[in-house]
Amino acid sequence: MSTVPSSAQIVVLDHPLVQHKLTRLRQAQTSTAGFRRLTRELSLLMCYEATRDLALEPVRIETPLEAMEGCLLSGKKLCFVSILRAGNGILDGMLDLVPSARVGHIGLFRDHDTLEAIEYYKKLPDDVAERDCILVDPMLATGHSAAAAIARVKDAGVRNIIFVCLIAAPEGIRHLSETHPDVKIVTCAVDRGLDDNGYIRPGIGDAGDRLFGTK
Ligand SMILES: O=P(O)(O)OC[C@H]1O[C@H](OP(=O)(O)OP(=O)(O)O)[C@H](O)[C@@H]1O
Ligand SMILES: O=c1cc[nH]c(=O)[nH]1
Ligand SMILES: [Mg+2]
Repeated sequence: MSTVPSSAQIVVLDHPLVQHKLTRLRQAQTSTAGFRRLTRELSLLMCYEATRDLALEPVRIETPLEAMEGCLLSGKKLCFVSILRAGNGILDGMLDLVPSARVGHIGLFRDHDTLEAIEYYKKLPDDVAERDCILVDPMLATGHSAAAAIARVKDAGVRNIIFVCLIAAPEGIRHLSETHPDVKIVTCAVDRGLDDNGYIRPGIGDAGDRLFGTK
């Protein structure tokens, strides 16, 4: 069984609400509508954690009663990058929390035989190099898709990257921490490992198919 390297930068959300919703999401009988709703809710909670270190700046404001020094997010804006297609299920909840974020898309699918990531689309904001990026995809399995998407974002000049997923396999965490040791992973669970077809066990099955009802 693959283990998680101790050097991996990983945050696992052990909050009871997260674990409850994740268990509902895993259940085979959860409907497409339920799966979407739970993914959106979990994404909001993951976004809360992934944005924990955003920079703040002091600002003088007036409450109805007196002046005070508050704090607002500093000018540097965020970019979310969705790894198509299942990443779009996560994107919705992230945008609920940070509606002003810019959005990039990278289209990747896994070759079913080799499990390598094949790119078919890429569109990032022109000024992405000036932004912090949060990459989103429900599943970190072999880690090939996440590593390829992160490489694309780094090619565009981005320095600060966080990867957010619902479920990570130890194999994927290992691959990401070897290829991109600077990237923090935020996830709701680290599962047992991959099966012979590269699916995460116990997992949630095929996230894209369950989100979009394609199987
Ligand atoms: O870590 P990996 O082994 O690369 O696997 C994870 C990838 O597999 C799934 O996408 P899939 O290729 O099924 O495409 P889809 O989102 O279009 O369903 C998932 O959404 C990840 O992108
Ligand atoms: O378990 C897995 C692995 C890759 N992609 C998925 O959607 N699910
Ligand atoms: Mg899929």
